[in-house]
Order: sequence, then structure tokens, then C-alpha cells
Amino acid sequence: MIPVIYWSGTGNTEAMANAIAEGIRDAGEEANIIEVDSATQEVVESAEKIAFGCPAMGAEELEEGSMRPFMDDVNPLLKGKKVLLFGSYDWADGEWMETWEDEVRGQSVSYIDTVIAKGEPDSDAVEECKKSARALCEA
Ligand SMILES: Cc1cc2nc3c(=O)[nH]c(=O)nc-3n(C[C@H](O)[C@H](O)[C@H](O)COP(=O)(O)O)c2cc1C
Repeated sequence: MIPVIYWSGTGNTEAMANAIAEGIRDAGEEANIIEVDSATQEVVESAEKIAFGCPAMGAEELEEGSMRPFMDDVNPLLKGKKVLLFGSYDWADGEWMETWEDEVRGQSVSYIDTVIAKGEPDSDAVEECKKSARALCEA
């Protein structure tokens, strides 16, 4: 079972989470979509593969009320795991995701991939989410 843990303010990252879960299921694995406020450290600890989603917020940052503290809690648990990061952005160029990828890579994960979408994910972005999900399953 692959957890897909996300925060979304206006639904764009949530749509990506749904597409990622669909890609995981297409690959024959189970996906568990969890809004970050309902997620636990135990779910992360027991997963070999995991997807985290958060849009660009603040000034190229993770959402500070829920996602930032959750990542602070679970970062030390990610060593050796296979991780997919995803999220939506709007006016910038995806810098928040580069920073987030560096942060997670620094936890000595064994695999990392990222997928970003500008605003509401269009059909190409949905397809990219599914493709990255299948790659996570095969990693
Ligand atoms: C408070 C706030 C801060 C934001 N900061 C950024 C930012 O730094 N860079 C960016 O490209 N988009 C930024 N955005 C735009 C969101 O990332 C974008 O609207 C995204 O699609 C929201 O995803 P969601 O529907 O999952 O909440 C910000 C939006 C809000 C509301």
C-alpha cells in the first residue's frame, strides 16, 4: 500500500493526488490518499514507497500550518525509501519543488521523482502524474 499524503488549499494538488493514486492502481498496487491533517508518522514509517503533495505557498515554500511541520516530523524517517513529490504552483517557475526535492534527497532516500503542474492540472499534467506514479511502483 502506497500512501499519497497531501495538502491542498483550492483543490489543484488534490486533483494531482487523485491522478497519482489512479496511476498507482493502474500499476496493480494499492493507494491510500490521506489529507495531511489526518496523516500519521506511523503511516510514513511503515511505507517503502510514498508520495507527498503540496503546492507552492508562502514565498516558494511548503504550506506552513500543516505540511511544513509534518515534513519536519517525517523527514528523519525517509532514509532508504522511494519518494514521489508533487504539487501545483502558479506564478513562479517551480523553485519551491527544487528546494523540497533537495531537502528530501538530503534524507538519503533511495529514489526520488517530482511532478509539478501549473494551476489546475490539465490532461497532460494528469497523464504526467499517472506516469510518475507508475514509475514509483516500478522503482
Ligand atoms: C498564500 C499563497 C502563496 C502562494 N505562493 C506561491 C509561490 O510562492 N509560487 C507560486 O508559483 N505560486 C504560489 N501560489 C499559487 C499556488 O501555488 C497555486 O494557486 C496552486 O495551484 C494552489 O494549489 P492548491 O489548489 O492545491 O492549493 C501561492 C498561493 C497562495 C494562496
